[in-house]
Amino acid sequence: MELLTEEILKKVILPREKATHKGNFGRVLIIAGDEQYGGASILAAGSAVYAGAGLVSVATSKHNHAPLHARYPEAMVIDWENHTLLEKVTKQVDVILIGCGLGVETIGFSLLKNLFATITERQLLILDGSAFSLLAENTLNIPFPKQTILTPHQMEWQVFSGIEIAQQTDLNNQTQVDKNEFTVILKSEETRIYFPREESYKLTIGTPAQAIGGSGDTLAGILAAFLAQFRGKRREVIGSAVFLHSFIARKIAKKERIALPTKIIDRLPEVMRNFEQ
Ligand SMILES: NC(=O)C1=CN([C@@H]2O[C@H](COP(=O)(O)OP(=O)(O)OC[C@H]3O[C@@H](n4cnc5c(N)ncnc54)[C@H](OP(=O)(O)O)[C@@H]3O)[C@@H](O)[C@H]2O)[C@@H](O)CC1
Ligand SMILES: Nc1ncnc2c1ncn2[C@@H]1O[C@H](COP(=O)(O)OP(=O)(O)O)[C@@H](O)[C@H]1O
Ligand SMILES: [Mg+2]
Repeated sequence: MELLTEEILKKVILPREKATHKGNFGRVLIIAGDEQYGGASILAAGSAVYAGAGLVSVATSKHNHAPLHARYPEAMVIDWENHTLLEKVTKQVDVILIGCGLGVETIGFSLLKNLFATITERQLLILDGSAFSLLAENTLNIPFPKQTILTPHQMEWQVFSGIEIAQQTDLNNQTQVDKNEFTVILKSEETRIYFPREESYKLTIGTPAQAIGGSGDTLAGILAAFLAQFRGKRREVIGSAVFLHSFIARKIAKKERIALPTKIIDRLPEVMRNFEQ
């Protein structure tokens, strides 16, 4: 198991080249946020925008459109009941994140199911939050898209994989990952990242200042933006997104008791600029 350090940020975060436009930094679609958990979609969207994705679209409940636009006007918004528009945008994007505050109602499962049925091999899928309960409680009958990345906390991983928290050893987790060919970012006070048949990562710089609702939604948005824009090795791009999230939280925690997700988002552009080599 490899320890994540600052070196990973220097490796992955490259300066932006001059002859570029927004299309060169990737298109992200976030399917998230029901009426109760709109904040999760707003945090994921803000993180993806501030972590540098070229274009970010959010398919969410109508309740969240105005607040999302008011907070992050850089993000585009789609009514998640508008199937025609959602299908059109889904086809255009590079990375799709689904699940942050998606909820466990019928609409969440139908969005997940439609996505599994339409996603293509050139696109990357990230599953978070409610996606795990939805997949545990319903039968999908569609195989997981290749190279899917899962970002569960320990309870979500238990519900989804059947491995009880006390049994979530490196061996058990790695076995599950190798069998299913997905990557798992298993979030906890010491997050671990398991890749199919590749060395795992361990993150030890996290702080209890991150123990607040919305921390994981923020990580998911950063991850989506990193996968959309950075062309380095996939394993390192994933590791760097996870490291950056806690690196900024740690900086904030030096002076403040809580590393507010919205503050982590605000710091992203400056901290990323400092690591460009
Ligand atoms: N502002 C918003 O809109 C927000 C929206 N959100 C969205 O809400 C949805 C529900 O997500 P959720 O994670 O908040 O709740 P849930 O599924 O009930 O899981 C908690 C259970 O797991 C247990 N647990 C064990 N180990 C754990 C660990 N390491 N880390 C965390 N929990 C751990 C824990 O144990 P206990 O507290 O009892 O000790 C409890 O039993 C999801 O879609 C999410 O995106 C949130 O992001 C918040 C902000
Ligand atoms: N005590 C802690 N020490 C270090 N990191 C923590 C701690 N508590 C939470 N975190 C981090 O905060 C994030 C919480 O994610 P998650 O539970 O999905 O939050 P939410 O769904 O509310 O956005 C994860 O990245 C986790 O590793
Ligand atoms: Mg979460």
